[in-house]
Amino acid sequence: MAAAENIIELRDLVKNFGRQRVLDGLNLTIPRGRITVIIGRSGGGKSVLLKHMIGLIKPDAGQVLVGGQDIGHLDDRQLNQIRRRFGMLFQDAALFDSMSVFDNVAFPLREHTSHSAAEIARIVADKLRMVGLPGVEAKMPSQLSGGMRKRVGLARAIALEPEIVLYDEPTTGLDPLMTEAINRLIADTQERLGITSVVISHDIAGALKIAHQIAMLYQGRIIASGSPEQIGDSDDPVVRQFISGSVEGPIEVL
Ligand SMILES: Nc1ncnc2c1ncn2[C@@H]1O[C@H](COP(=O)(O)OP(=O)(O)OP(=O)(O)O)[C@@H](O)[C@H]1O
Repeated sequence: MAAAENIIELRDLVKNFGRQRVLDGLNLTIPRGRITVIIGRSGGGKSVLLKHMIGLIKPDAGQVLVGGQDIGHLDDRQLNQIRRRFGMLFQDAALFDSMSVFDNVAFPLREHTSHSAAEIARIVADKLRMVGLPGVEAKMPSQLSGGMRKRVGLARAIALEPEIVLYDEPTTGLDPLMTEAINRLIADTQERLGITSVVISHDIAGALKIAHQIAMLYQGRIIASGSPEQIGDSDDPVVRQFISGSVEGPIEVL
């Protein structure tokens, strides 16, 4: 892989909630136009890490650089400008249940652009086609399966054609076929739109398939990052135990 510019840099991040230290001097760089998958234990701070990238959570110490700009000191208006560069697929897809699929996907377009109604309808149809759900505009979220909801969430996340999409556990709770379909969709989206993708995942096999970079979060730090081959061949006992799913090793399971 040719060296890519880093679009996001996390430097020495520290985050505490009360007396609990969740991030403990974490460093990570996200290369532009690539897929980075972050793995790590449940409750280990992966979502907290992702939320720092768009300024939803502010660090107690350290810096978050997006395109070289430290977002820690921005006011709300400036943060909104930065957030426009991002799409986010939250853990539970976070659709607005009272709105149709059309209105859900149209939401960011209405909020952030002055496109005409016809143009919005065209973009919504296009994005739903991209995620393999053409023609579902009129349905309500409650009428959709979990996998379909995730795909609608993805259509909404890419509606503004953002530079960066953050995916918080896009495949958790899905069957193996839907998991494969979503993984392929993430890879296709990255290839077709040249999007930088950051994915939190518990699906190690999928991560090894789609990632350009895998980073492992453990005890508040990134303890290993590299290509899937490098992570697969790692001789770090913590990484080995985690990717092999073994209860024996340095990570205390219960
Ligand atoms: N806003 C908050 N206030 C207090 N504690 C929080 C807050 N957000 C997260 N935490 C705590 O930080 C820790 C890390 O949570 P986080 O959701 O980032 O874990 P995760 O690695 O994404 O887990 P999972 O894989 O289970 O989704 C947890 O102990 C959680 O309770």
